[in-house]
Amino acid sequence: MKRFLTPSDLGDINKALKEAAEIKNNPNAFQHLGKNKTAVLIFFNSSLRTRLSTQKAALNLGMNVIVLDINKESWKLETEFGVVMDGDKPEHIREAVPVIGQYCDIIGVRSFAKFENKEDDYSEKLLNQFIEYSGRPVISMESATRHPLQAFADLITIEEHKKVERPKVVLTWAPHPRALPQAVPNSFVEWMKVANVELTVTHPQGYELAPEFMDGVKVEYDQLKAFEGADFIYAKNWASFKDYGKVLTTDRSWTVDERKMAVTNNAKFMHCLPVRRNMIVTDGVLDSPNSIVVEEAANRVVSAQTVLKRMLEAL
Ligand SMILES: CCC[C@H](NC(=O)CCC(=O)O)C(=O)O
Ligand SMILES: NC(=O)OP(=O)(O)O
Repeated sequence: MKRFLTPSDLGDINKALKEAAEIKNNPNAFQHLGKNKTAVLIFFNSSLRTRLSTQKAALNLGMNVIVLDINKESWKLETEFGVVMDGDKPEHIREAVPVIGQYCDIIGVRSFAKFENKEDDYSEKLLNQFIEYSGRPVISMESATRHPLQAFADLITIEEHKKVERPKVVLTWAPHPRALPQAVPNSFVEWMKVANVELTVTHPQGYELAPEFMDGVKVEYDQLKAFEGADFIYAKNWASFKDYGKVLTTDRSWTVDERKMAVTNNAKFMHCLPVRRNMIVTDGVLDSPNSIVVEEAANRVVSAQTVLKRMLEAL
């Protein structure tokens, strides 16, 4: 297992879910796999859950862990090739990445979409530089177009909480003051498509996600209609893909509130966190017994540990 970016990197999804459940039941049963092995976790962007849960997962597996916040604790990296490095970046990624690879057995990388160039973002340029030059297996800890550890944890959570065999799952856009990446919704859709769920995506016109993720997925532009009978409501903001990186609206009529949750089938509320209260979702919904955002965050240790275990077994 050379990389973790998409569900296909894990193979059969039901087998992966079964393995995740076994790991959750006995998290310290595989310490022998990680003994004398090191994970380096590289962050180009902020994090709470990913940083703590991935480190916890590695420690559960007996691994050593080194965490590096590149922008605060290291040299600013040049990622363009063929440039004259006479600016404010002392080091090229072409040297930094193979060197990082010398200090570890597995690498995790977080580097959000930059929204400067759609092609650079959607070709996963930076993540692929780690995959190509590090000589180590690489885990996306949210890259430009995907957040697979989150989506895998989301699916684990839905499997744990579903009341019917094939639940109705709704991904809803919600307003936010900033331009946020499409990585979380992209991966959510990608993982729901391989799961036993009925998926509906609802958002204002102009917020259609990239066609490569949305083929065959139902879009409902009427949010309340989309919520009808839902078993799970997954809220997230994202910037426009079509008008790349733009905030087209901050219309708070899209905020998830108690009135909308009332037309669902007593749905559970999910969000990857961090969440902007009373922008994305009201306090009332987030503080209700139907909110499972903390259980969802707890499963980030499980998703990371399942992936790290697979990579350790393949070393
Ligand atoms: C797991 C989510 C990470 C990130 N979220 C943010 O950047 C939120 C920042 C903010 O609310 O100002 C995102 O939307 O992709
Ligand atoms: N959900 C998630 O990845 O949270 P962080 O950005 O805090 O890691």
